[in-house]
Amino acid sequence: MLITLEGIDGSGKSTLAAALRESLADIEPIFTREPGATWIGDAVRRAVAERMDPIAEALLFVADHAAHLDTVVKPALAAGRLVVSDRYSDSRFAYQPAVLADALPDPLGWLRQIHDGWSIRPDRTFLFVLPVNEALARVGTEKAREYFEDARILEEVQKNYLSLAAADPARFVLVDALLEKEEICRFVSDEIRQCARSSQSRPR
Ligand SMILES: Nc1ncnc2c1ncn2[C@@H]1O[C@H](COP(=O)(O)OP(=O)(O)OP(=O)(O)O)[C@@H](O)[C@H]1O
Ligand SMILES: Cc1cn([C@H]2C[C@H](O)[C@@H](COP(=O)(O)O)O2)c(=O)[nH]c1=O
Repeated sequence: MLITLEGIDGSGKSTLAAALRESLADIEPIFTREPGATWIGDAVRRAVAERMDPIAEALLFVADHAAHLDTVVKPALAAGRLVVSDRYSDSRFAYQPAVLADALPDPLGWLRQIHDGWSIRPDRTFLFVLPVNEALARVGTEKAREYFEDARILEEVQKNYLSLAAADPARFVLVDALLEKEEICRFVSDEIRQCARSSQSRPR
C-alpha cells in the first residue's frame, strides 16, 4: 500500500513522518521522500536553488519520480510493504503549475500526461492544510529561503492542492495542520491502519 504526505512548505509533513516511524513501527513501513530518494534529487535541489528554467526543473522532478519508483517504491510494494512517501506526484501537480503558467498553456494537463501510463497512484494521500503565513512563520528566516517559500506562490500551491483533493475525495484525507503534532500523528496512524486492514480484506 502506498501512502503519500502532501502540503505546502512548513506544513508539518517531515515532522509527521518522523513520528510515524515510532507509531507504526510494528508494521515496519518503508519511509521515503521526493525529491531526494535518488541522486537525481540532488540535481533537482540544485535546479531549485539556481532557479533554473521551470520546464527543465519540472522534468528533473519527473526524472526523480521515475527513479524513485524504480529503486524504492516498486520493489517495496512488490515485497508487500507499506510505503510512506513525504511528497510524491501531487507535489508536481500543485507546485509546478504555479511557476509554469507563463511557459505553457495548460501546465497541469501537460504534467498529468507526462505521468500517464507509468506512475503509480497512491492509495491514500494526507494533505496538510494551514494558513500560508503560519507555514512561513514555521519555516522561519534563519536559513535562506527556497524560492517556493514565498507567500504568493504558496497561496497558489495550496489552492491547487485543494482542487486536487476536491476532485479525488476517495483518495485525499485533509489534515488540520494547526493541531498538536501528537494529535495529528494519532489521527494519521489510525487512518493508515484502517486503510491497511481494508486493503488486506479486499479480494485480489
Ligand atoms: N503540528 C505542529 N504544530 C506546530 N509546529 C509544527 C507542527 N508540525 C511541525 N511543526 C514545526 O514546523 C516546522 C516545519 O515542519 P516540517 O519540517 O515537518 O514541515 P514540512 O511540511 O516537512 O516542510 P518542507 O516541505 O518545507 O520540508 C518545524 O519547525 C516543525 O517543528
Ligand atoms: C517533489 C516536489 C517538490 N517540489 C518543491 C517543494 C519544496 O519547496 C521543494 C523541496 O521539497 P522539500 O519537501 O522542502 O524538501 O521542492 C516541487 O516543486 N515539485 C515536486 O514535484
